Amino acid sequence: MTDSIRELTILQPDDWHIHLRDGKALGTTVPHAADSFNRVICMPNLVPPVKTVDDARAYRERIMTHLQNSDISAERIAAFDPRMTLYLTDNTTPQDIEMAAKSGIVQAVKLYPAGATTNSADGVTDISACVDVFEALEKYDLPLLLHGEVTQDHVDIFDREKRFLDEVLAQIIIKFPTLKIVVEHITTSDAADFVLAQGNHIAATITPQHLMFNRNHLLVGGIKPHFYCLPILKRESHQKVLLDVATSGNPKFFLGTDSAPHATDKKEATCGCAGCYSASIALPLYATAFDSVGKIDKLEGFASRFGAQFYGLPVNQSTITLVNTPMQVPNAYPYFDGTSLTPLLAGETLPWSIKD
Ligand SMILES: NC(=O)N[C@@H](CC(=O)O)C(=O)O
Ligand SMILES: [Zn+2]
Ligand SMILES: [Zn+2]
Repeated sequence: MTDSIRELTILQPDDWHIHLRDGKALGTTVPHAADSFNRVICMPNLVPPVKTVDDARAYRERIMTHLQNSDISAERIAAFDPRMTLYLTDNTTPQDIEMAAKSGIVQAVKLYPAGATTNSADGVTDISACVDVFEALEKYDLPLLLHGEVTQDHVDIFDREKRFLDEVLAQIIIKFPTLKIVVEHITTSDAADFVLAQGNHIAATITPQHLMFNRNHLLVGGIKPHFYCLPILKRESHQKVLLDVATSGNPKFFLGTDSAPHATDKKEATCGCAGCYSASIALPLYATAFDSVGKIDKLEGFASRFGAQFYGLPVNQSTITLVNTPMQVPNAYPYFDGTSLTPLLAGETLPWSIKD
C-alpha cells in the first residue's frame, strides 16, 4: 500500500436539485453552491412558492444579486448558472406550462404531493387531476421532477417512496409514455429498480446522504437531527444498492444534492425540520462515497455528464480537482439574522477535499 496523494480532475459538476431558499439566506447558500457547481436546478418551495415564469425570473435575479455581493472569484461568478423550476399546484394550467417552456429560464416543473415535505402545503392534492398539465409537459418536452412519496397518514414513513412508485408513478408513466421524469432524491432499491426498468427519459437524482448513511446513522445511539431529511434514510441494504447504481456508470443516475438549509435551531428542536445542508462539502462527500467502493473513476459521469445529457445541455468546459487530502467540515456557518447553519457531518473529517 502506498500513501501517495491521489488527485482527480473532472469536468465542473452541476447540481440538478438544490434548495437555495430566499432573502438573506441567499448570502450563505449562493456562494457555497457557486463554489462547486456551474448549473444548479433551484427548487421552487419558497414561501410563497415560485409558481409562474415571472416569479422564477424575479427569484433568479435575487440569486444573482447575492452572487455579485459575495467574495467568490470572478471566474466562478461567470460560470454560475441557476436554472429555475415552477412549483405545481392544483391551479397550474397548461398555459402556465406553455409559457414556462417558452421562457428560456424554466428548466423543469416540480411536483410536491401536498404535505409530503418542507413547504409543500401548496402542492398538488390530487395528482389524477393533473392530466392537462402532464399533457402540456409532454408536448413541450419540459421535465417533471417528483418528490415521490405518498402522504396518507396510515402509510408508514419508510414505505412512502415505494408506494408512490407503485401506485402513482406507474400510472403516470402508462398515461404519458414520453413524459420526461426525474425521480428526485431516491432512497430505496425499489426506486433504483423502478428507474432501471424504464426508458432513458426517466432518470433519478441521488443525494450524498443517501449514499453515505442509513437509518442507523439517524437513530442509533441517540437521534441525530442533521441526518433527518425526506425521504427519510432507509436501511443499509437500500444504501448499498444506491451506491451500486450511482457508481455503475449508468447515465440514468446523476447528482442532485438536495442540499436543504434550515437554521440550526430549527433542526435541533422538539419538531425538527427535514433537510440536510451539504452544498459546501458536496463534492468531497460524493468523492468519499464513490472511493469507499473503489469507484472514484465513475464520479465524473455522475457529477458532470449524465445530468446535462438528460436535460439536453452541453457539458461544462472547465474542470475542478479533488484530492484525497483530508478536510475538516466546519461546525457551522453564519446564516441570516444571527442564526447558524450546521452542515452534514459538522466537525468531522472527510478524506477528500477540493484542491485550491
Ligand atoms: N429533503 C428535505 O428533507 N427537505 C427539503 C424538501 C425536499 O426536497 O423534499 C427542504 O426544502 O427542506
Ligand atoms: Zn423532496
Ligand atoms: Zn429537495
